Amino acid sequence: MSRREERQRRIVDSFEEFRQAVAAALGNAAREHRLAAEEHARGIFEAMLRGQGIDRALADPLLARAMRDGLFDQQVAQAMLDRVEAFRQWSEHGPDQLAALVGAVADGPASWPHEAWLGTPGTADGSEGVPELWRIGTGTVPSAPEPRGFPVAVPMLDHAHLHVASTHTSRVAAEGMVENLLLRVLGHFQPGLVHVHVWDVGQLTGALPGLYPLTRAGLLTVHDPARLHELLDELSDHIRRVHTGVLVEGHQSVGAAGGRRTEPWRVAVLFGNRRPLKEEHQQQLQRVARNGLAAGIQLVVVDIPVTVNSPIETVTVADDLTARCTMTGDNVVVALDPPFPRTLVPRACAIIAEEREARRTRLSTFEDLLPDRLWLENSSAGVVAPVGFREGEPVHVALGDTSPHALIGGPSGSGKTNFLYAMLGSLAARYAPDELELYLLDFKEGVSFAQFAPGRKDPTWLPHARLVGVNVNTDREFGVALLVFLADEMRRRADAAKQHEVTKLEQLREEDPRGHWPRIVAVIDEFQYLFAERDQVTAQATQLLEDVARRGRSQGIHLVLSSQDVSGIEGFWGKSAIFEQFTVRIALPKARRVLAEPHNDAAVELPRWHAVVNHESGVRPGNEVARVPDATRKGTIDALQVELHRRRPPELAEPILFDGSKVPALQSLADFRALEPGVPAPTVLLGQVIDVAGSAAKVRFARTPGRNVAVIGSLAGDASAVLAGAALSLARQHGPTDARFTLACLTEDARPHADRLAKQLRGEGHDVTELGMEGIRELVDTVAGGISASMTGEAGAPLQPHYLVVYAVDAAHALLEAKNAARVSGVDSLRTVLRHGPENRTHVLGWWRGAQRLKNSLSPGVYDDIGAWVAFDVQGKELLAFGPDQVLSWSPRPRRGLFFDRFEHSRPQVVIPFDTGEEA
Ligand SMILES: Nc1ncnc2c1ncn2[C@@H]1O[C@H](COP(=O)(O)OP(=O)(O)OP(=O)(O)O)[C@@H](O)[C@H]1O
Repeated sequence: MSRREERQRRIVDSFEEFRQAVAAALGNAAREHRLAAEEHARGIFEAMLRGQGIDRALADPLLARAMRDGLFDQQVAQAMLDRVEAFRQWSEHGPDQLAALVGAVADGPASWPHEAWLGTPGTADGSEGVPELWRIGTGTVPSAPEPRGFPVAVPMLDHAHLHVASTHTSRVAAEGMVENLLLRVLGHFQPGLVHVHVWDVGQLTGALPGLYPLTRAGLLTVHDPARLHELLDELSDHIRRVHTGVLVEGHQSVGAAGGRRTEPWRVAVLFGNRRPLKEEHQQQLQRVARNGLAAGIQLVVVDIPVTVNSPIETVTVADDLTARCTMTGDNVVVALDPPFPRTLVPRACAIIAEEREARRTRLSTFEDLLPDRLWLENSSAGVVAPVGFREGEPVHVALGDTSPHALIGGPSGSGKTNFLYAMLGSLAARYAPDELELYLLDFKEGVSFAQFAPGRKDPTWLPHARLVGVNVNTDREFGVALLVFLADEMRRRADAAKQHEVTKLEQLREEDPRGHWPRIVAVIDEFQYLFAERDQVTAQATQLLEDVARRGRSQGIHLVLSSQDVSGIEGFWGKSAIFEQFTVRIALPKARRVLAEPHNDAAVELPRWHAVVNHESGVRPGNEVARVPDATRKGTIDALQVELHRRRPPELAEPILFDGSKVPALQSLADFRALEPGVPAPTVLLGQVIDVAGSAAKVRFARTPGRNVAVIGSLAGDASAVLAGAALSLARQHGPTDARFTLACLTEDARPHADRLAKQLRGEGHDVTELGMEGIRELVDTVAGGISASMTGEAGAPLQPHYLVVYAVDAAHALLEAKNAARVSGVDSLRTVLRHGPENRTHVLGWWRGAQRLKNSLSPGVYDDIGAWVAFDVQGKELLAFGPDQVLSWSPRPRRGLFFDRFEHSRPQVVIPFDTGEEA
């Protein structure tokens, strides 16, 4: 081999070596690269797998092919394991839990298959709550390892509006779903509680044809495509009316008002074409959406782009007819229930319509006003109760912070009393006595409220009644007494509220849950009597009424005033501050001025036994016409009272009864029973004052000047009743023989009264001396002598209490004028007794038959030895010498006296003399 060849071979070898070395290096790099690429691919694959979810990845053809070559087996296996683990909890319990949940909150037609209910009218009235969800189909979670179906239901009615979005292809399915939902709602509730409105931008008829039979019962209204604004206006009006009427303050929604649904739901279904509404409609729709749910208005908006500021559930129906909804989120696919069978739907709607018609035309009775279960309502925010029916639907009266007081008007015989019975019965059945108290006053002659107090024939009484005043007639002071009581209670409540740093009754009840803070409803029938005269009583009544009307609202004190003719009540209308507070107006047929005339003359045309109920101060849009059931007939309110009486808490006291036609019995009076011996200054009871507690007119016989009592007037019966009441009450405070009673009867017509009193006193064991005209001079001289002796210290022991009861003192005047040997007249002696007796425990209880005659017995111009008096048939001006200016307005009336005690009173009081009973 030549050297050249040798060199060449070495070069070749070297190159070969080099090539091999390069090849080896390259091969290594390629392998490394391949391995890195594979690793990278697995990473990416896993990211895709986890990102998309294994279920989708498995369905993805590209990824499926990649998986086939085994490169990613490990990742697939791990993802599968992870998925099983992640879904284990859900797979084991999820679908069952969801099914149970839907079953619990969507009972009955809200979720059951149609076979179970479609074609049977609903029975729910809302009092047991409202289903929270309504079924639309079956959901699955496709990403679950073994997808299992579960019911999918959406919120409706009070909870959320519904927005449905569909495509051209899926619109029919969406309509089917809406129809199913409406049928579920209609089928759940009593016919009449759900009204459906349909508006379709594209067509006058067509949408929801299966529901058309509802139209004839007024339960379905199909609106003109060109008149969306009318529908929206109607809904807005309705919201406003509900807010002023049914929703008393504090109730956030008709639903929260409790009990049977007071207002039907209105479901408005709007079908669009995926184009936005006109701006003005859009805004109006938003307003309805915002305020509608609380007023029972539900929007179902199909294929209209909306943005609303209120709870709304969205269901999107895709081209493949599957749906997704807000409730379940993106991961749940809903297979919508098929539409209910075409043949059954119209029939079911016809049945609902017939049932509704039957309810509407049925004459509602008093029993229909009553709830299924008594005493379940809470009065914190107000009281609401149906008083009648409009086309089978109840019409309510609400008293609360926003509608504090009611004014009822209707001529005689128009049914006011009946209306009051219906209202009181309806309220009393709903609210327990610790939620609602009633103060009932009837100025009319007759007995309209008497039945609520225990009576001789019927011992039951209405447990809510705390005070019943009947036959009040001319005792207008009793009306004032009630208003004074309410004003005091109002202040007591305001003070308690202040202490708890709140302003309203509702808040006070929250802060002081153990306190007794019922709402008070005070009813005054024929209240115009309160303002019957231009006098002190009217002035006081006006001022008190204004106070209670203005400030009672926040303290839960509500007035219900009724009258035959409110138009003539000057004191009422003259004071706008009063009647403005009476926002609830109830007009019976032909009532004048109760509603805001002349624009609201609804009462003129009102048929018999109907009433206009208006919560908007009587303006026309607030009118609701109701037929009022007969609540006066036997077996109505009386039967309810028996039942309520049976349920009353055992500790509840009977109502106080004030019966203007009755004479109060001394012996049964609490103030009389409370008297007992041993008190230093005994109390004299002169009669019953006209107040809420039924208390006695009292004078205390302290040992101070002026503590004598005069009765002024010509009638022996009235005067004797006062003297007897006084003497018997004194007798009760002395042990036998501790006090002396001298009865001097100076006129024959008082004799039987005096004799009877003497017997009664003796029956109690007292020392009684009786005398007539023949003994009077000696009596006054002796008593005066004894008093003088005691005062000058001539007599030893202090004098024993001595009561001189003198009938017709003035009859002895001529006789007493004669002077004796010491040139002292009997009149002088009498004056000594009157002047100095009381300090020495000698008190005169005398009857004078006229004011001037009384003056004759006293020192001229000095009348204060008579510190207390009761006057009967004496004009006010004659009494001016003995009392304040207010006596001027006194006009005498039968069996009523005017009482004044200059020690105790700034103004006189009216008293009713006692029935002091038979002799013992
Ligand atoms: N809704 C009604 N259904 C049937 N009867 C009724 C109804 N309302 C009232 N009545 C009857 O009409 C009569 C008069 O009714 P009510 O006493 O309530 O009238 P009023 O306006 O209070 O009259 P007054 O002021 O003269 O007492 C009563 O016999 C009553 O039974």
